Amino acid sequence: MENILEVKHLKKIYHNKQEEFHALDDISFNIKKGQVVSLLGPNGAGKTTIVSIIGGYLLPTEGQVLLNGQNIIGTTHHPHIGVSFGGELGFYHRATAAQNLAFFADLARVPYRQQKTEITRVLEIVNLSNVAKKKVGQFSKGMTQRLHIARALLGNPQLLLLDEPTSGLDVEIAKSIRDTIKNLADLGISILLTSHTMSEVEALADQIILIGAGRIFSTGTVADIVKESQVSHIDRPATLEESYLALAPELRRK
Ligand SMILES: Nc1ncnc2c1ncn2[C@@H]1O[C@H](COP(=O)(O)OP(=O)(O)OP(=O)(O)O)[C@@H](O)[C@H]1O
Repeated sequence: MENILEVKHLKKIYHNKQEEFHALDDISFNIKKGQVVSLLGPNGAGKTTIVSIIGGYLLPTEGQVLLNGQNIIGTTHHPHIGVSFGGELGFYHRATAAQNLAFFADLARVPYRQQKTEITRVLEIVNLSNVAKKKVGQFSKGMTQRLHIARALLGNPQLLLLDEPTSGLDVEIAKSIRDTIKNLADLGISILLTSHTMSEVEALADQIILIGAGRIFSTGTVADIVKESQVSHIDRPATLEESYLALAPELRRK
């Protein structure tokens, strides 16, 4: 299967006043069509920095990001990538969900004549059709999170970047968002996901990229990571959480 995304030798140094901070060093990985790849690592490992570079919000110090074989670093708009950082911010609270999406459809360069159909399509995918005319200020956290995903889907991108999509949500709503993500992958959309919820990564990820201190520690399926951790039980395989906890000390910045 062909790679939708190729990330090659990314390096990021943040400069603050006189100080340099090496946030990423030699990060390389690929994502294929319909694949869910999860970036997993402790706070400060560099996950959001990677997502921000791929999404075009941040320039790397070195390295390339290829989308369908074309380098997209330095280009201002990537119509084939949808990004959701989630959270409470990012929408006009006094406008309705549909009005908000109309604004973002313009930014995603959805032609004006197709916007109504496109907004209906994305609201349907995330199960918000019935609240299209409700003001976003009245949305619950779960609804707002769904709207973030709807926004990222405008323009039918091939790749979605989802930064902690279920953070702060109750288990039931988190599960429904996970189901939505699974459905999107089944539709052939590739997904790069960051999450601190091990059960979520376990349920969704085809590939896990374990990151520590700005470097890739290992890449593989859940089973590969479990094997690498060498955690073993007599009666059952180790969970991803148990394996991650065993590997975590090695992932921290020294
Ligand atoms: N603008 C900046 N200037 C300096 N350092 C930064 C800047 N942004 C991020 N960093 C540092 O880069 C490192 C990686 O940050 P990043 O947000 O990518 O980590 P993360 O893996 O997403 O963490 P978390 O799980 O907490 O979201 C951190 O040590 C962070 O403090």
